Amino acid sequence: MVQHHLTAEVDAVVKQQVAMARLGVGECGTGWQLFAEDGEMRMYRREQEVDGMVVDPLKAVHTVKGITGHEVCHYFFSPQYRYDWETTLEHMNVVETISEDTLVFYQLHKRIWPASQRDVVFWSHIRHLPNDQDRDGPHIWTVVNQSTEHPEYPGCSGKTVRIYLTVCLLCQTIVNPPKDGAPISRNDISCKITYCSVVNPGGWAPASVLRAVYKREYPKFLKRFTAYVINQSKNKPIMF
Ligand SMILES: CCCCCc1ccc(-c2ccc(S(=O)(=O)CCO)cc2)cc1/C=C\c1ccccn1
Repeated sequence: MVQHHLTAEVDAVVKQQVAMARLGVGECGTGWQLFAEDGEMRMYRREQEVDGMVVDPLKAVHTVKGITGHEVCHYFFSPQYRYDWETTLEHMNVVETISEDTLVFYQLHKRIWPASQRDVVFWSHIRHLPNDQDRDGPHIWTVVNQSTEHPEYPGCSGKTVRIYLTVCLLCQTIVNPPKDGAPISRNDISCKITYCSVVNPGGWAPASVLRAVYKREYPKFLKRFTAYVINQSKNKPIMF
């Protein structure tokens, strides 16, 4: 069977993004500044501009009790849940199904005054990796979203501004088996989440507006999304 033209790119970008996500905020050299904290959630950004546009890389780390990395990635990747947790979404559709673990999405985000409305086309890939620290521990799960071109969605509709992004959600399940050998319950598991994103907002938007949007929206997004996964998973069997 002939490989899809994106398969090689998906493999390369996933490997590169997982390696970056695994670097702690200390190891990535200086420059990461903590800008939001809420319980276990820590959000860092680096102030970076490309051609005068703010493209601040963002790295968030969070530990959530009672869910697994597979569950977090499942609800992040699967299109049928997206309107439930992505509040800034005005429209979303699956443009192409490359395989069961690789989809191409079009998303139109709500306009955020005073900037013009943004849209994005990206491939999204879900994958699990052996846990190299603990061979027989639960696998690491990841979803990588990477902007891509698609003939049906040329980036020059005029009305909206096309943005470019690379996002990596990396999840590690932690199991603390009960002492008495009882079956593992949701009280015995937690998930260490790393969320990395670099968004190029496309057309010009005031740096102050972009930084304010990110400062407000990202903490809200991660809190809302993780709460959604907890709520969806709590009465269902654990997905390891
Ligand atoms: C002036 C406003 C410019 C920014 C607009 C914008 C750009 C990108 C994105 C965005 C953020 C996360 C993803 S994802 O992680 O792949 C999940 C799938 O949706 C994809 C897109 C959103 C938003 C608009 C608001 C905003 C900004 C952060 C966080 C949340 N919302």
